[in-house]
Amino acid sequence: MRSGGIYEDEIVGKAYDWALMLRFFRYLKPYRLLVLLTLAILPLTTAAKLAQPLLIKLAIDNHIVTGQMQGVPQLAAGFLALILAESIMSFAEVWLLQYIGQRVMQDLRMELFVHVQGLSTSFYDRTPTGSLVTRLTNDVEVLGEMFAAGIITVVGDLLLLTGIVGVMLWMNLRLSLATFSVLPLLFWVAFAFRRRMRAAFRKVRSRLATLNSSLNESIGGISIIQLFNHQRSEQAEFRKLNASYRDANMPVITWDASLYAAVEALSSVAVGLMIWYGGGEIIRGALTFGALVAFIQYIEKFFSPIRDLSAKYSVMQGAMAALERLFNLLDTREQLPEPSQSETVAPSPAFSVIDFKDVWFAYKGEDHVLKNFSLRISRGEKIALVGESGGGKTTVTRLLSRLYDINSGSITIDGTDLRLMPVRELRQIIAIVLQDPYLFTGTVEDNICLGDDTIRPRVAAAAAVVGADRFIERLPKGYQEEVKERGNNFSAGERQLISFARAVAFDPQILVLDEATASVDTASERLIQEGLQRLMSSRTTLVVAHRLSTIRDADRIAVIHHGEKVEEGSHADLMERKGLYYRLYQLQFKG
Ligand SMILES: Nc1ncnc2c1ncn2[C@@H]1O[C@H](COP(=O)(O)OP(=O)(O)OP(=O)(O)O)[C@@H](O)[C@H]1O
Repeated sequence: MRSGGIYEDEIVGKAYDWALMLRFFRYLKPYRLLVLLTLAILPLTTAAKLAQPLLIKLAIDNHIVTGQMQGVPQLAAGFLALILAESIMSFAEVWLLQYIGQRVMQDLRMELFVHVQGLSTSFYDRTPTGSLVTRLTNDVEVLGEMFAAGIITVVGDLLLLTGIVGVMLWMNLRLSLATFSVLPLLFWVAFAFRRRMRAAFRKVRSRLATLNSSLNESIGGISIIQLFNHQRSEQAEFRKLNASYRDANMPVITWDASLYAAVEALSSVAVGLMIWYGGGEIIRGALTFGALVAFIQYIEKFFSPIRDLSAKYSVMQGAMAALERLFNLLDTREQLPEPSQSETVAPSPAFSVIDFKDVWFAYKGEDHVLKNFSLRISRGEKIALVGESGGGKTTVTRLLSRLYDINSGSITIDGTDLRLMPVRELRQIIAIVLQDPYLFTGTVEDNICLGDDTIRPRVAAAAAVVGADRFIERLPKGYQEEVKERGNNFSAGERQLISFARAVAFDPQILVLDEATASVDTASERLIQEGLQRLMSSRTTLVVAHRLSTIRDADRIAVIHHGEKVEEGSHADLMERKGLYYRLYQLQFKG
């Protein structure tokens, strides 16, 4: 989809949003000991960093300036020990953070996966698959970056900055104040930058989202694009979006470079001020040479996290946007309502009648696709739905398996409303064979039993019932033959037969068939017809028929026109009536 919608990658501008962060912290709860450990290491690392210039000061003031070399090796050893301690602690910090990050990401992905699996079909009608995939992969990954470069490092940076200010003030109040005279300017630069960066990043992310969704569509529809020689216009569109994404990045680069240059210049000014003022202090005997060197080192350490600010800002802003989208998805409550415990009625496999009564249904708003639709199906009957394309036949089958809930009227099994039956149990007694059967990657066997080991032993028998065994056994690896993505390495007819076998293996009481409209060759067609007949025998069947030849022996045929049932009866009755069915039949057979 190239248009908007709540699941489009909309953008939040903030780099820090407390509500989102507080909610996110809940995911850290299972790892709180590790988080505490990481937080405990932070002051130690900071202390190791802060102590190093002090040792240098001691080495210069007490030894180098005085020529007193005794004790220098001890200082050098101490210095080395500090460096070693700093690197070990930094390693532990980074490792722990990333470890926690990976665990949190894993938990979040699982929660999202379970959540989206429970969402209703109408949610999927509105939501582009690509955007859901992005949620579960990229967005979660962005949170990982936040662990690597964001939250806790910022805490560490703040600790270090405060520590440096503290130590400098303690060492020499006046020199510190002179040096810090550049700070207001630095804060002003950082603030001005933050405001402009926010707007620039927002643009980058929204353009990237557009680029992604366009890419998603182009790749998803690649065969159509190639078949209709539409590559050029797709390329033109992509060129436009690609360029606009690049353009959006340019201000970010400019701001980033400016910030870097400004911070660099201010840090040089600070060092200059320090040498100028500090030099005077040394001459007046108010400052030692070692202290000045230590000051210079502190200033370098002070400015370096500020220089990385833009990178961190970008990561944090990305993470906030990702969190907002992830929580939005998790807050989507679009599951089909399940009955409360007290009113639940399990559907009986030994039911005797399914009743659609005055059913009205619209996918959207008041745009009714079924109007006042009624149909009674007795156990063991074979009912066919026929009619022009778009009339609402498939919709009837979707309502029976409760992919959607009706607007008014009722659908009952032995008098019990479908809405009072747990969806899971209802779907256990119904199997649907879709027009365009979906095959998953895996083996043919996996596709028939859908990975259910209790059904696996019945796979070959089920394939034999519908006559799929003949072609499967001819495959080099038989039932273990690999199915490529979406079953592209099988013909349309073979895919149909596999999906029939799937339906038989699950042995449903009610079978819903959406007959394939895709034409297959005559041999496959015959195979499919035979398969179908065997699949339907001794089951209650609702079949959406496109080829009227296949349903001549149906117990009853319901003709649907613009969402209304206009005729109902056996083939012979309807032919005699010379109504819509008769005309459709004439059209198909007399050309
Ligand atoms: N998921 C959906 N969201 C919105 N409208 C839909 C959806 N599915 C179908 N429709 C609309 O509902 C109407 C009936 O569609 P349905 O698929 O039930 O027709 P059909 O009789 O089975 O058609 P066909 O013979 O072409 O399969 C159509 O106008 C269609 O555009």
